Amino acid sequence: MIVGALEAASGAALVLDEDLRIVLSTPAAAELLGVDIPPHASAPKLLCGENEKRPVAEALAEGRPVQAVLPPRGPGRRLVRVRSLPVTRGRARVGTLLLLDDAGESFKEGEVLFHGMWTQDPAMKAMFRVLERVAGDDVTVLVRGETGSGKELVASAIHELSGRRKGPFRAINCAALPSHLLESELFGHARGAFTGAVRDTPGHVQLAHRGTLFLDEVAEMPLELQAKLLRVVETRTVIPVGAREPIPVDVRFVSATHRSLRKEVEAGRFRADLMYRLRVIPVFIPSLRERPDDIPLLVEKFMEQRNEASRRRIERVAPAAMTILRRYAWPGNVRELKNVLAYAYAMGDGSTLVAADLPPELVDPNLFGAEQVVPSPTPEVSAEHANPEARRILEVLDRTGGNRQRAAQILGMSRVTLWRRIRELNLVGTA
Ligand SMILES: Nc1ncnc2c1ncn2[C@@H]1O[C@H](COP(=O)(O)OP(=O)(O)OP(=O)(O)O)[C@@H](O)[C@H]1O
Repeated sequence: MIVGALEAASGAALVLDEDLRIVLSTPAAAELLGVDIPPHASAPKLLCGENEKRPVAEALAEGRPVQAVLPPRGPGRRLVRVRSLPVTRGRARVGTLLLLDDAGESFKEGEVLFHGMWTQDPAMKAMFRVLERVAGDDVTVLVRGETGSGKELVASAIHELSGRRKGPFRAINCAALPSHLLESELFGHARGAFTGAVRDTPGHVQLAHRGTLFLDEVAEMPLELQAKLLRVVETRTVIPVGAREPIPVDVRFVSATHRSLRKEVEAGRFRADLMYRLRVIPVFIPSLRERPDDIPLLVEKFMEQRNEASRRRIERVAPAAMTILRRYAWPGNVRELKNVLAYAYAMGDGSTLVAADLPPELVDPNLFGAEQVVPSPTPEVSAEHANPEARRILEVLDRTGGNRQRAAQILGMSRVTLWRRIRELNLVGTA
């Protein structure tokens, strides 16, 4: 009777005891999970298998919502959303009610969704395992990856998997601001520290107290600020600009860079002592061109998302268009792929994505980035710039009539990154 009532009220549901063992299950739950539910089975194990047991078990125990990938059912796998509610008697918690529903995502063999990151690439999956291992300890992690490859997603996954998940997650791009602004953004400032400093203002370090601070593009931080950051990491205190008293902070640092920090140290642009503090655990995200099998997977997933919200519905990708997508070099990585699809949705019609729907720089064999193409001897740029990225930036800027906002979009970079690359590649004045 209770099961019938539960099913009528909530559909697919499981009731767990204090040890997260299943004491009641509705037929709809067995149907959704596609498995028999043995009495007293461990819920985390049934839902997620051995590998993902730890984070899911923790989430269930704390009554947080979780998403779990379920064991195979038929040819594919489904993502089931699991919502957990505590069952209490008086003040004591005596169990957990799990409400299950179909999240509408389907998995093929080998595909994984990890904190917003889809992949079927073995190196990416190995990286996820590293994140699971290190997230719980407070060690500093340095993420290395090209622009748009998912560095911020990795940092936020570390935060979510850690004991700090209830605290703040803050991100700051160290390349985005001039030195004095970055200093005050990071460390805060006291009233009267400079003109316009009308009140004490905490910086990101303080605002991330009991949480995680993500320092994106950390290699771009000026040397004098590196010294100050080192002090914060070593002493766990921060002194805002213009202040005297150190303020204790409890922050976990996750940093990211697209460069080799070691090389930056060798070149004298980065402090060795800070590098050793920040890269206790180095994590590498492979670029999209190093994992070409992720291209069709991501195209499919982004199409599923866009189909929900767009005027156009794309059901399939024409083989010629997929060949172009697979061969392209993706300097802006996953972000660029997302932008290319946004372009295709906006510019084309019909249920098949065809080559003509793709931005010209992907399709035109004279443009850069497409791997199959030996850069053509067109403009002077090719002679002048041996670097393919430089040529590509110039070409895209040329096409956008010098509009850096639009060029950055096409390249899948933020405007700040584009600025920085223009500077680094000595294109100032040319671009
Ligand atoms: N594996 C993935 N699956 C789905 N979406 C992804 C994946 N990797 C990245 N993305 C998406 O791509 C975009 C760029 O990701 P993110 O901002 O994490 O990259 P980044 O490396 O931090 O970029 P930047 O170098 O500009 O700081 C985001 O919209 C993110 O959601």
